[in-house]
Amino acid sequence: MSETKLVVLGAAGRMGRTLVSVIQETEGARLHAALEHSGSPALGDDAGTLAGAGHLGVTITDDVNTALDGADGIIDFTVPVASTGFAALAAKRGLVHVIGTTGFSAEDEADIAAAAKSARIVKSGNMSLGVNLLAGLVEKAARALGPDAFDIEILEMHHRHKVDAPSGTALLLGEAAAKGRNVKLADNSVRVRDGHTGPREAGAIGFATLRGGSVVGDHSVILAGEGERIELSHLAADRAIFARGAVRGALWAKDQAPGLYSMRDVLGLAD
Ligand SMILES: NC(=O)C1=CN([C@@H]2O[C@H](COP(=O)(O)OP(=O)(O)OC[C@H]3O[C@@H](n4cnc5c(N)ncnc54)[C@H](OP(=O)(O)O)[C@@H]3O)[C@@H](O)[C@H]2O)C=CC1
Ligand SMILES: O=C(O)C1=N[C@H](C(=O)O)C[C@H](O)C1
Repeated sequence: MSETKLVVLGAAGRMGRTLVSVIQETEGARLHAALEHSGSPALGDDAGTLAGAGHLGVTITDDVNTALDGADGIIDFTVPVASTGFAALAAKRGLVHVIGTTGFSAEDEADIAAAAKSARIVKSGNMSLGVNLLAGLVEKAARALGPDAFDIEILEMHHRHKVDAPSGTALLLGEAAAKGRNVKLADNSVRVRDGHTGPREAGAIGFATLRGGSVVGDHSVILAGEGERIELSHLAADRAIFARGAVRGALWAKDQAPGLYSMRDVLGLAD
């Protein structure tokens, strides 16, 4: 079987460097190219050396066309403006595009859905097996408990460098809770509380965000009733869990028809 040739976008970032290492360790996958934006101080560096994976002979470049020539897929943990642009490029070239980036606007989401008519896109706010399993448990719990007796609050903590809030994972878990309750998250979420807020709105799905230190990613879904509370949590200790999921997604998507897929599709956890 031929190897799947993958391009890492944002190769000098926290996730980009982890991906370079994980691709190196994954049978059936090969690092084809490593991209960064023009002006990145990492241009010209060896992607493997930067990642601590040893010299790989793959130089970090901003030459997009050369990088994508001959590639099977792009793995992208960057920023929304880069991911929407690369989704359009993946569509043009019929490539797999794995999107781990978070913090998209509704317009960005629409652009990605449009690109998925021609590209095979796997997109998830969290690529780990644990969080995707947790989402199924949250959906079940929300369905079983209903909106009246139990309130749902989602608490997340990440490292001090994270730029978007709530996290993509918190929103993914909120969507799962809303699905369990058969409501739309957008109509029921409370993303910020400050000052004299009044009592909690019935049926709300609340979000709380903590930032600090080097925390990789902690999430808890709290179902709070009268006199009892259930907490469903996931704690990420190593970014490799996200990178392994993303590479698995890329290998899986290679054999799929164009479309927009989630990690729950990749892992066979979708209903
Ligand atoms: N879905 C999931 O499982 C996970 C998602 N994430 C998400 O992934 C994203 C990246 O996270 P993280 O690695 O921590 O962030 P980093 O800031 O460490 O990495 C992002 C990298 O992308 C680079 N970049 C910025 N713009 C472009 C561009 N136009 N083209 C190519 N590269 C570009 C940045 O360069 P520079 O620094 O020079 O600007 C940086 O090297 C975030 O949205 C985060 O929430 C993170 C972990 C797991
Ligand atoms: O920025 C991060 O680091 C992470 N981002 C993702 C998110 O927004 O949920 C996934 C993970 O929690 C780490």
